Amino acid sequence: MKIKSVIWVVDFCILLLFNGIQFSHGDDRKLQSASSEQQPYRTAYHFQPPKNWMNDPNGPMYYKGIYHLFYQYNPYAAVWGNISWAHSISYDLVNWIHLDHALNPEDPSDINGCWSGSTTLLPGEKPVILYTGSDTKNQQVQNLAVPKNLSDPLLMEWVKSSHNPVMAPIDGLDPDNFRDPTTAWQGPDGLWRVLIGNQMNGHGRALLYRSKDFVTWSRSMVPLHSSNKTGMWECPDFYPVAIDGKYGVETSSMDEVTKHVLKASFNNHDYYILGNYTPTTDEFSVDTDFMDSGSDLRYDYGQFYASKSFFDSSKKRRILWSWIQESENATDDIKKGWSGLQSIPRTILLSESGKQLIQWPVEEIEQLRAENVSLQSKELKGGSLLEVSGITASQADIEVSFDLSNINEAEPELMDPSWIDPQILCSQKPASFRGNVGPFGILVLASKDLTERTAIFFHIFRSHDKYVVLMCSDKSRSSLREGPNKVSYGAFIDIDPQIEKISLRSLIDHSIVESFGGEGKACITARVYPMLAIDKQAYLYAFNNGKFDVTIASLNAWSMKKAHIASASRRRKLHLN
Ligand SMILES: OC[C@H]1O[C@@](CO)(OC[C@@]2(OC[C@@]3(O[C@H]4O[C@H](CO)[C@@H](O)[C@H](O)[C@H]4O)O[C@H](CO)[C@@H](O)[C@@H]3O)O[C@H](CO)[C@@H](O)[C@@H]2O)[C@@H](O)[C@@H]1O
Repeated sequence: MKIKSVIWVVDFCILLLFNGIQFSHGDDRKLQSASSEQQPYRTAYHFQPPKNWMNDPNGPMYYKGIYHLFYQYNPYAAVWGNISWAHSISYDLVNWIHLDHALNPEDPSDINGCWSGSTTLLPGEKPVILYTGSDTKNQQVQNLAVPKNLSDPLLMEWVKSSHNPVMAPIDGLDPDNFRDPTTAWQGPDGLWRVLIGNQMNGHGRALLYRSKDFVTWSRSMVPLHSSNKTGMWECPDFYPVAIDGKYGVETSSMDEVTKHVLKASFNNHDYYILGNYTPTTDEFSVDTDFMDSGSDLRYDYGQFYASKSFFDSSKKRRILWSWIQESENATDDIKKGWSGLQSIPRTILLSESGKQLIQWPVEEIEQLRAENVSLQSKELKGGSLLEVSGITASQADIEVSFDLSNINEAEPELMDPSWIDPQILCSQKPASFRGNVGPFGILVLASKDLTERTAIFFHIFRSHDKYVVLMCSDKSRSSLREGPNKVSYGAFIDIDPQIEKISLRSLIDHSIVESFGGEGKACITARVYPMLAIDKQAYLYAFNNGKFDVTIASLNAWSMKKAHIASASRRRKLHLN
């Protein structure tokens, strides 16, 4: 173990012992001793609980030197149900300790589930949770919980408010579509504001509530925003981003050099829009709206849902977490005993153009990088394949950039890129398609004979005097198994390949491939379930299936070490068992 990891473990042990908590190894040991043949899809450095169902990240925050992540969790099975708020803590967003649940469904206002919500840090560093409860009548209501002991940096115990529910679906609100409170922000009048996801007449809305004390909330007659082009908005998020693009911004910041992001989860994707928010009037004037033609801003064009961001005051950055669902069916989840991952936490900034967000894996993840392979200025002839050996290809971090000297040979395919769905284009022109400039990229989680491979690649098209860069994550050959979903994902990246290199970073972790194209301008996450390309039988290649040569300007690939993820429980509770 390296010195840093030893310090981390010792630090945590002292803190835990001090708080009367001890490690409980049962489920962790069982899963650690399970061979990779028994559990080939469990990850090494993506966050997941030891077993069972996990969905949305909830209330992430940084408190007294510790990162907290809560998440939707079923303690009894690998399918959705009995939803509780599980709770884990970390010093570095990489290594985690699972603690006892923060919230369990045991009160009238949440007896059918403690659903998604957020934390807010009130003045004096006092965290509070607002979450949706499914009550005795299966109605969605909003509840409040506060820490039992504010001097406990682990925030082990939470107390539900005797005033719950603090918001109810009255005055014509649909009780089935009233959920997922955002982190609150404070306006210039001192009142707290929070958004609740809602649907009215089939249209998505972000309801706006205001409160002086977090207990008594009144609904604004006008939602912050709504859309007649979408259904229900799950897990809304609303936060400022700096126009200079260097740092994250605290949720209540009134700084004028910001734009605001409104994110809503619907149609199985996390969509966002940008706009200007006026705190004195609570008006949000949007640059482009959800589902506007020609604009399709998504955090991720693959599997990525119900995300939540928070402001990390220690590094002045905004960090995004997201639920990455399985792409297998529930029977497979039950068989493997778990379902769901969290994405690698990503920093979010506004792009230089101000037209989109840029995401990048938090820098802390780089501490897991081990063996490295590096290539510079390597020509990839049209129709060629290059094995990249020397790292653990099933658990890797890969950065590659391409130079295109034959750009003017790009196919004059697209008349107007905004009319064409990139996902359809990726499935019509998969990695095996013989284009002009592209497809070129990498094959990950590939078997030696290439019968299994997941391709992440680019394909350049010409449209009038412009070039269009298509990024694809092609799962069509990802597994010889019949069951998993093998749909391909795609996105256009706003870069000019005449002057910029085309870059790709992919985080590979057994059954997940998180890819960042154009330095974080387009992200695509895929879940894959290879049968042959597991563990040491997984290989990595660079490829160019286009007719024209491309150059790998640089390639760096690292094996990734396993993150330390363990469980701890209150000694008191263990004695009772
Ligand atoms: O845990 C509740 C919180 O989760 C959210 C957002 O994820 O609501 C999820 C919701 O449904 C969960 C459920 O699946 C259905 O919704 C998924 C995501 O919205 C879809 O991907 C899936 O295809 C849907 O079937 O998950 C189970 C298996 O996938 C299924 O049994 C569930 O229905 O929870 C609500 C109650 O079911 C439902 O209204 C939501 O869509 C967030 O909004 C909640 O706070």
